Amino acid sequence: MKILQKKGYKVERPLNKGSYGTVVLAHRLFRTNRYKDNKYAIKCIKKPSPTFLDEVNILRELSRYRHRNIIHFVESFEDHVYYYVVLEYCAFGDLYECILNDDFPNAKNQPEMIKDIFLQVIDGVSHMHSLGIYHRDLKPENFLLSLSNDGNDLVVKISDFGLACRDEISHDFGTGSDRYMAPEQFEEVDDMGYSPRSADIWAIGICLLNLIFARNPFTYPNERDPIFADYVLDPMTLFDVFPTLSQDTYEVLRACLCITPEKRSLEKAREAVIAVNNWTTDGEELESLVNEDEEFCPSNFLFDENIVRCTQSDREPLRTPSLLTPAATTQRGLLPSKLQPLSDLDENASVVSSPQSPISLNAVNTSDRSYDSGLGESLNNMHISKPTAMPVNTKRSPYSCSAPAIVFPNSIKGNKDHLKFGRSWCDLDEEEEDNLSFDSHDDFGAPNELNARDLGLADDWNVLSQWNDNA
Ligand SMILES: Nc1ncnc2c1ncn2[C@@H]1O[C@H](COP(=O)(O)OP(=O)(O)OP(=O)(O)O)[C@@H](O)[C@H]1O
Repeated sequence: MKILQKKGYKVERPLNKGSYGTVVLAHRLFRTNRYKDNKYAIKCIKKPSPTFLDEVNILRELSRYRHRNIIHFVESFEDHVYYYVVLEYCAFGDLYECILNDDFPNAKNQPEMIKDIFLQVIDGVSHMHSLGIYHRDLKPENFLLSLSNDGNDLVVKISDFGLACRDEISHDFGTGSDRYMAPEQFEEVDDMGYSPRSADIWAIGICLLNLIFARNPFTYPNERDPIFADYVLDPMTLFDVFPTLSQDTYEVLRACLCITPEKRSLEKAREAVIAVNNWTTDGEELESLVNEDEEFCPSNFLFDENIVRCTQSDREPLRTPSLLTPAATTQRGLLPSKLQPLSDLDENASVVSSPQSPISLNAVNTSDRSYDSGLGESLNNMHISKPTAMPVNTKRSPYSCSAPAIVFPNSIKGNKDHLKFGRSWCDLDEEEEDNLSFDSHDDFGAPNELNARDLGLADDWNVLSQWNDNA
């Protein structure tokens, strides 16, 4: 605990909590010129951690070939309880929170902003891939937001390399976050493994839909999710799920969300993004009304204090989850073993509706259904019986409207112990939240108004309070 002080850092406040650690904001007691405001984010990972060494090695390499869209690594050290990873601090939090807080002027009014953000995402991912590094857990929570040195631009930084790998082919099925996993990454369909490179491209396609619609298309990429099942049969069903999806956006998705992994392409995605005029169809009407003076300007967004909120930990799902159905608890072996690569988003592929999959046979007209991709309400709407094999936690998720949540495991037991799951939105269950108790400690810099439920950080924060005791 004294190690932070010894290394010259003073903790100011907790920033957020992920599956593997708590992240705190700290400043250096002796100033360096490295970062102008002398602030750092320190990720504190409780020991033992199977991913720490890999994460730090990958961060080191990425920092050697520094790229503006990848988080910069400063140093790492450890004591007997924690590993500490010191990173550049991103003052504008993560993309998840910005989407959730509606911090961005929405897609229809500000197409240039979405374009700018998504092109930065593509740049960061391309750079990482050019170094043979694959992230495997790309999601809005892992895109941090910062300011350019001149203070004029919003800069996206890819972070959290805890599940990253260098394998061209991976056999770590189920690694990542369900809603962002590519179908071939979600579960083993053959012994060929999957390409983490292609899986990353799938994930950013989902992130794009998050950015535009603040919703997830699929609960998980398996035909047990009826929306995904329909998508496999005919990708144009996305127009039913997102009725205002523009053709321009669909062109970008064609490059990212192909069922056949080899057909996904960052380059094609980039070209399609550059060509986008409108992300949604309702933007078309508004376009003529938008005054030229009101065109997208990052600094307008950045310095409006009413709009920008920094990192918070009271995460809620972008979509309204009806039933959380984690991959690890859906008895992978019972799931349909092979996805039929019926209708990739490929120019050559037929988009003519194919016969419906068994799971969607009883589905009502897709245009009538809820946009929620969860299996709760939407299943009720569709008269599809809920799978009984799934273990259900009858406690309500703090974020769910009506459906019970399922406890989400961080890893899979048995011979899949090595598999790692990043938790995504709304995966924190009520019990965990209730267990948090927290006292604010203004004697070491934490504002009084912080509380456990707001922060979701209690246990670690209580420990953190001791770290500065000797400061
Ligand atoms: N450098 C940083 N600057 C500002 N905030 C940060 C920084 N690094 C992390 N955070 C905040 O902490 C959160 C958790 O960090 P991170 O994703 O690295 O942890 P994790 O335990 O690996 O999480 P998970 O695997 O669940 O995504 C981020 O979503 C972000 O809100």
